[in-house]
Amino acid sequence: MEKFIVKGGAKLSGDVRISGAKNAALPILLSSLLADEPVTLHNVPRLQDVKTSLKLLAQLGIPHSREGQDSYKIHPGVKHGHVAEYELVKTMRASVLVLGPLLAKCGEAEVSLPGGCAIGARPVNLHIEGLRQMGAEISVEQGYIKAKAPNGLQGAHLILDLVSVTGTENLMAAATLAKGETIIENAAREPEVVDLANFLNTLGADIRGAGTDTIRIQGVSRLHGGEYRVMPDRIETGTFLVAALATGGHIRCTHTDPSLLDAVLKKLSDAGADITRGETTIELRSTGTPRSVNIVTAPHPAFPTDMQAQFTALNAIAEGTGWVRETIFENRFMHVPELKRMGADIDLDGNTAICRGAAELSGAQVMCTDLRASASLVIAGLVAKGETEVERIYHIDRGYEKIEEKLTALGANIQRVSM
Ligand SMILES: CC(=O)N[C@H]1[C@@H](OP(=O)(O)OP(=O)(O)OC[C@H]2O[C@@H](n3ccc(=O)[nH]c3=O)[C@H](O)[C@@H]2O)O[C@H](CO)[C@@H](O)[C@@H]1O
Ligand SMILES: C=C(OP(=O)(O)O)C(=O)O
Repeated sequence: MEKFIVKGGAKLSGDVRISGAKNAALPILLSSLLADEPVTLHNVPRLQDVKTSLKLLAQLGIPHSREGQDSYKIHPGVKHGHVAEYELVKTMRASVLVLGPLLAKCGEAEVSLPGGCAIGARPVNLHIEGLRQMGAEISVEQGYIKAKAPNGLQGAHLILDLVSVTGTENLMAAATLAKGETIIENAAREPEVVDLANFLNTLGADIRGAGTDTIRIQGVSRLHGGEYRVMPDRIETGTFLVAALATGGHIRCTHTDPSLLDAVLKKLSDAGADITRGETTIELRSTGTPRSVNIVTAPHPAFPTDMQAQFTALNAIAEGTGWVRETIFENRFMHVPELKRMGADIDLDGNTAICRGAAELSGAQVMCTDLRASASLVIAGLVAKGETEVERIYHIDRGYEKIEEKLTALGANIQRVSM
């Protein structure tokens, strides 16, 4: 087990290179099994979840080779296995994204139900219902989704009850090899959905409308190989920007895309940051003590749930009272009791955290409960007086590439130590 020791007080300053997006890389890696020929992916972040995805592909009989620092070649071939086992799936919810591709390509799939996690129940009923409408026979037995479509999937008109990012991705990927046209209405508009669509189109898929709430997919008979560069991580970008503002710093995120972060940049400006957008850079300069902001999480293009915890930490030290309302997940406030241990003044009222700011945080032993909660504790540690020990950092390693090295290069005092 490892932990971070963070000594607060340093103002972040300098350039930080943003990695490829976890939430785009995982669906892209898992959908690459749809191709009959090798697929080369660039800008793949070096994360625990990427390792898990590669392991899952290997279990299906799909090997990969490393092609340099952040590139991988996946070799799916025409035939491979169709079972995704619990032991891997339980460690990464995104594993369920093999369901649609496997069913479309192999005519059958057995994928362990991912189950809930610290932030909520995270059901997959919309994925299952959509695939049924496309002609699949699906049952849930002994914790596995067992799906069959011996004669292939059929195009269908799908209207999703809720905006679901992984649901849209699973169904869109499955539809690439279905017979005829599939229309997905009330589709998620997240940039990662667009990245997956662009990737699949590179392999010969025919997907239009990704990024809007109606996606049309004309099925094709096969997908060929290809090469693709994963989009930058908008949540990693936002996390570094919040850390910079919280510490009163001045940083520039490079290799990113400001157009992916409109809602987040707006809130950072409201909080008092001076933001300069370049083509692939975002510069943030603090202009004094940050001001509290009110936030409601909602599907893209509204404020992302994956940035909620980081802004809760920012509100804890900002001037004034701000509230944070979480509308996507039923239990995404596990960071609040930990922040309170550091002196934050936050009350929870249902799905809303009311943060009375200007807290003088002090270092404490705190525990990560999920990925973005972990990021909020690191941010709090960077600001707190004294030393913060952040435990269970395997959560943070799922989704942030070398976060302590990137923070250290910006002047932070953070160390990874074995317990
Ligand atoms: C809309 C949204 O912001 N989705 C976030 C969600 O994606 P993720 O794909 O994990 O979650 P979904 O978008 O599928 O879920 C959105 C909502 O729909 C519900 N639901 C989903 C699928 C289903 O079959 N049945 C069902 O009821 C969920 O419980 C949730 O309340 O978590 C990711 C990781 O934190 C974020 O990057 C995504 O931005
Ligand atoms: C919760 C997250 O990811 P996952 O859906 O993989 O758990 C996240 O990216 O914030």
